[in-house]
Formats: sequence, structure tokens, C-alpha cells
Amino acid sequence: MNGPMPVVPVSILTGFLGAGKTTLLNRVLKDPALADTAVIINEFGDVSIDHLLVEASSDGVIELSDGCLCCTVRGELVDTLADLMDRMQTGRIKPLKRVVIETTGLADPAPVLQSVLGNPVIAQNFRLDGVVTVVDAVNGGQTIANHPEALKQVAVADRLVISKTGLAKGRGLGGLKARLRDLNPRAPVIDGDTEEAGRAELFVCGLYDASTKVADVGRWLQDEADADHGHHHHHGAGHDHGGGHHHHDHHHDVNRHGSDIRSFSIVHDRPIEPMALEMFIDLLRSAHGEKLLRMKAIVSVADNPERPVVLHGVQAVFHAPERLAAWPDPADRRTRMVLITKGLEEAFVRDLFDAFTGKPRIDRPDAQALADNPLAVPGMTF
Ligand SMILES: Nc1nc2c(ncn2[C@@H]2O[C@H](COP(=O)(O)OP(=O)(O)OP(=O)(O)O)[C@@H](O)[C@H]2O)c(=O)[nH]1
Repeated sequence: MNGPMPVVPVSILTGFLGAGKTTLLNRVLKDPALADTAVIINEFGDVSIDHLLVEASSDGVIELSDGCLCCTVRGELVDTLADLMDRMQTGRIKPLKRVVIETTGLADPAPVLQSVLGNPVIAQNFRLDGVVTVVDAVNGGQTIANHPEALKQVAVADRLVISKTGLAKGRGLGGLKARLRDLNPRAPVIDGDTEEAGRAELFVCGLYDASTKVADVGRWLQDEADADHGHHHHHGAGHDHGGGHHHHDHHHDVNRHGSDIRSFSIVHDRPIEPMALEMFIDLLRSAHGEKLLRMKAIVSVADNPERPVVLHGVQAVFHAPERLAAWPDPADRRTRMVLITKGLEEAFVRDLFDAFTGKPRIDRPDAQALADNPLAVPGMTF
């Protein structure tokens, strides 16, 4: 196909770890107005689970390597957008009407915005349409108070969607809404349970305009532009974006997110007894919930290994487990858990998991000793 391609609007979907970005995206993608949308997902963690769970739109889901968009994978985002444009121009894919980028929950939005706004090649073909930020009604207030990334995600938004309002019933959202208004007086605040939140219009914001945001936003973007100018990194051009598992050796920029934040994964190749899984999760949640920023897992449970269970933990909140009808990728039926912790060591969590799944270790507590732990509370059933 020849001739100039129309400029493709890019939406950024952000929000802190576990706020409900993928859930919202799955809903909005069902709107037929979003046919021909490419979705770019960036997941923090060396084993990806999100791409298995996003219900692919017509052009599928493109998964960026592990690492965080605002740090190590930024160059890859630019490469991916350039590659999409190339494929459209050469007729290998249908013209896209929109690109949605779902950032990791830890992403500082300023450098991500700057990648799209500030890159001259990208700006010829793509325009930043808007930023939609999801804020969790249960954890949102605390999260904004404790994590500067979450505060920035709110401040740069064109639309703010409050998720999980049903779970926060009785608590009142007045305080959270007032805080959101302080941080971002212009962005409409939308209740995630409403129909409005599930429509394509959520992503149609008009050209991104930093000057309509609180004064800090312009400064953050300028700081990023200056930083870009000072040292332009090159990140792996020519990556294969075809999906599958990435095991690149990207290391997270700890300076940006605090050195006590860790991401690690547990992979296990035998089905897990329901009781062992329940006790592992209960112990982790009850004793260390506040250090567990995020846990996502697809688990092979021994009572029905054909139908994996998806688990989501967000701080001390564990959402109801979901049984999938089948494995998203039948060739890979391993249990995979990704954890993002703050001040909780990987070795500790691994030992706990091993103890419950029967891997013998010398000098380590066994499952019985852990089960006798008074901190383990019953509650989760699979
Ligand atoms: N009750 C309820 N649960 C929700 C809502 N939105 C999300 N969840 C649940 O919250 C958990 C996390 O949701 P995700 O959509 O994976 O969150 P995310 O922001 O994409 O997570 P990360 O990619 O890890 O940052 C899942 O168990 C969802 O089912 C909501 O509005 N109401």
C-alpha cells in the first residue's frame, strides 16, 4: 500500500499494580468500535501471564520483554511502534485505528509519554491521544500516599477510572475522589462499574495536552526530555515481538522504583494439591500482605489439572480465584507465579512454596510446621 498513512492515535492505560487495567481493557476491547486496535502490553516480571489473559483483539497482543516500560523497555516500545508502522505501510497488517499501551503498574508515566510525544519518527505516525488511569477503590488512597509512581499516574490522566467500587462498599469514596481531584482537577472521574467505563469512548480523549494538567506534569515531561537528550540509550532494535516467553536479562532500574522492590517468579511443573496452595496463599497474605505488592498466577491444581486456576493478589487483597475452561497455551501447563514484593525476600517466599509443595529441604520448616503457624488463617478455597 502506498501513500501517507493516517496518523494512529495511541492510548496509554496505566494504574498501579493490580488496579484493574487488564480487566478494564478486556471490557473495552469488546466494543466493536475498537476493532483494528493493537494492544501493547508490558509486564514487570520475567514470566509473563498477562498476555495469556488479555482476550486478543483482531491484531492480537504484542508483549514487550520483561522489565518496566519506563526503564529498560522504553526503546523497545519505540521499536515496536516503528515496526507496526512498517507492517501497515507494507500491507502486512490492516491499517490500525488505534494502539493501546498497557503499562506495568510500576511505570512512571512521564518517560512513557515522552517516548511517544518526544520521538520525531514516532510522532510522524502516531499521536498520543490520551492517558486513562485506573485507581483501585480499596487500596487506591494508600497506594497514592506510598508510591510516587501511583501519584504521577493520577496526575497525568485524561480520564480516571475507579475500579472495585463494589468491594469498597460501606467505606465511602469521598476521600479518594477528593484526593484525585486535588491531583488532577480536570480529568473526569468515572466509576468503573458503569457502562460508560466499558465503552470505546473511554480511550478517545483528543490530543494529549500536558498544559491542562497540574503544573508538575509539564515539569516531569520536560525532565524526561532533558534526560533523553543527555543520554540516548539504544535498546535492542530488531527484537522478535512475536510473543512467547522472553527471558532477556533486563534488570530493573532500582533507582527509579526503590531498591527494596523485587520481582521474581516461581515455576512448578507438577499439579499442586488444593490444600497446599490454600495454605501457601493464606500464610503469605496473612503474614506479609502489605509487602506483597502484586501476585499473579496461573496454577495447575491437582483436583482438575485440565482447568488451571488464575489467582490475583493485590497487597493484602486476594481476589476470588478463577477457573479457566482450559490452558491458554496447551503446550505449557506449568504453574507460573509472578510476585512483586517490597521488603520481602525471594528466598523466603520460595522456601515457603517448596515447603508446601513437598520439595524437601534440609534446615527448612516443613509444611506441617508452617500449617501449625497461628498466622495461617483459613479462607481461600479453589
Ligand atoms: N470486584 C472487582 N474486581 C476487580 C475489578 N477490577 C479488577 N478486579 C480484580 O482485580 C485483580 C487484578 O486485576 P487486573 O485487571 O489484572 O489488574 P492490573 O492492573 O492489570 O494488574 P497488573 O498488570 O499486575 O498491574 C483481578 O483479580 C481482577 O478480577 C473491579 O472493578 N471489581
